[in-house]
Amino acid sequence: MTFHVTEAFRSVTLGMRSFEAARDKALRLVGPVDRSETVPLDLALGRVLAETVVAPRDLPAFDQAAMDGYAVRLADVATAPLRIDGVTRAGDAPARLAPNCAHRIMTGASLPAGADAVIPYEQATIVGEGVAIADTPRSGGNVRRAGEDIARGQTVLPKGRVLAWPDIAALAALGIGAVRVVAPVRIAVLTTGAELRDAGETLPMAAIYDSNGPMLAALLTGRSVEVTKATVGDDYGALVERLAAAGSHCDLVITSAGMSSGDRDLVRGALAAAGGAIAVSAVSMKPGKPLALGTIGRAAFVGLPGNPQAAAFSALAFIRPMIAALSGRPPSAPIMARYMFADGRRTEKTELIPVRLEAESEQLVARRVGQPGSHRLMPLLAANAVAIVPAADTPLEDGDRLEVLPFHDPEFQGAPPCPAR
Ligand SMILES: Nc1nc2c(c(=O)[nH]1)N[C@H]1C(S)=C(S)[C@@H](COP(=O)(O)OP(=O)(O)OC[C@H]3O[C@@H](n4cnc5c(N)ncnc54)[C@H](O)[C@@H]3O)O[C@H]1N2
Ligand code: MOO
Repeated sequence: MTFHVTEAFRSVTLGMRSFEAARDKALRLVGPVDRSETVPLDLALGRVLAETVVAPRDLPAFDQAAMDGYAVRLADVATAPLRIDGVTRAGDAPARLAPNCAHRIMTGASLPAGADAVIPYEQATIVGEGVAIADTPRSGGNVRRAGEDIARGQTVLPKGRVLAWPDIAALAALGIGAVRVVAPVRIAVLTTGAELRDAGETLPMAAIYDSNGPMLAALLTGRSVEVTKATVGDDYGALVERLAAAGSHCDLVITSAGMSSGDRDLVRGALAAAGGAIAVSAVSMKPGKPLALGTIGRAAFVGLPGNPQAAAFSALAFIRPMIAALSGRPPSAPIMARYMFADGRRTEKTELIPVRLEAESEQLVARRVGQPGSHRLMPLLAANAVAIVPAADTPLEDGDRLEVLPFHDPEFQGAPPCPAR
């Protein structure tokens, strides 16, 4: 029996793009999803705002005391001691300050009408039924004015903001109990390969446990992302069906393996049969050369090579930025680090290298970790980032700066908490 390098694979490598051109193209395949939903504040953390939030009221909502003490009228202070005409605690209805009086007041309580400063207890002395004040206060002293923090009508949070804990605090303070956020980006991960078994299944000789499926689901999931995953084996018909179905209801369809020139590398053909199209058929990078980008139905398509490092690094470099764009987030600025593993080699392709990123002398330093080989998982356990070493005619030197992609990204960590019961 004779085997041939197929014409199909020749065309794959002919359509190869540079790493940079492929990254640009990946972002041009996606746009913000046009679905949104309203969620209660306790489920809003990490979600992306679908509309700008404008303050519906002033914060503080009313003039109030900033200290426990006495509310006074400045003009009256010289006539001290002042009679105490009452008390207002936080939550009490606003009072009115009687002439030549002081009014006991607690922090956060409404300032009585007519008062223009608050004297802390420490600066006042009780004299009989009244209170004497040592120094003349300044107008507005120890008073929080209505709207001084946030004014009604002011833009508080812009559309596209990823809601963090301070945002939740501001929304809650403004009495906003629910927000409109971008609906989760829907992602399908289809792992292909006859050799794959799930953990818990018995493993026949030459079979392997699927690690790319669980890895990609963990690497790509986030509060604004819904990942569904399925293993398709090497059944061409099933793959065509799954691709078409995922393309009709997802925003992004990702396959793992089956991208190269092996006898059972079915993904490219199945994508075409399902009505999809390839826009980038290979990328000049290592690992991950057989990566493909395209479209299927209404979704963008990414075909990841099967080797675990090729799949992981391509997901970090291409898919996470695509998800950010799909969820309406502005692109994040590149993170640069000092390269500390120069080996004098010229890099013909962009190389993606597992590194340990550490802050040293106020700068980030990246050091290579682990043995070479894109099938290995141990280097990923030791690393916390991947370094992008660009193709270059002259080798990089230790201390040169290059882009790194940290593994940990707060936008990609787990599902939202369960709502309170
Ligand atoms: N003649 C050539 N052979 C290969 C080339 C090439 O250019 N010419 N490229 C190599 C590169 S680079 C890579 S990467 C792989 C990519 O191949 P595929 O995308 O077709 O993936 P497979 O061959 O199906 O699998 C590769 C490797 O990964 C393992 N794998 C697959 N799925 C999973 C999974 N879900 N979990 C864990 N491991 C998985 C699979 O068993 C293989 O060991 O091709 C090279 N060959
Ligand atoms: O992408 Mo492959 O992992 O270079 O072997």
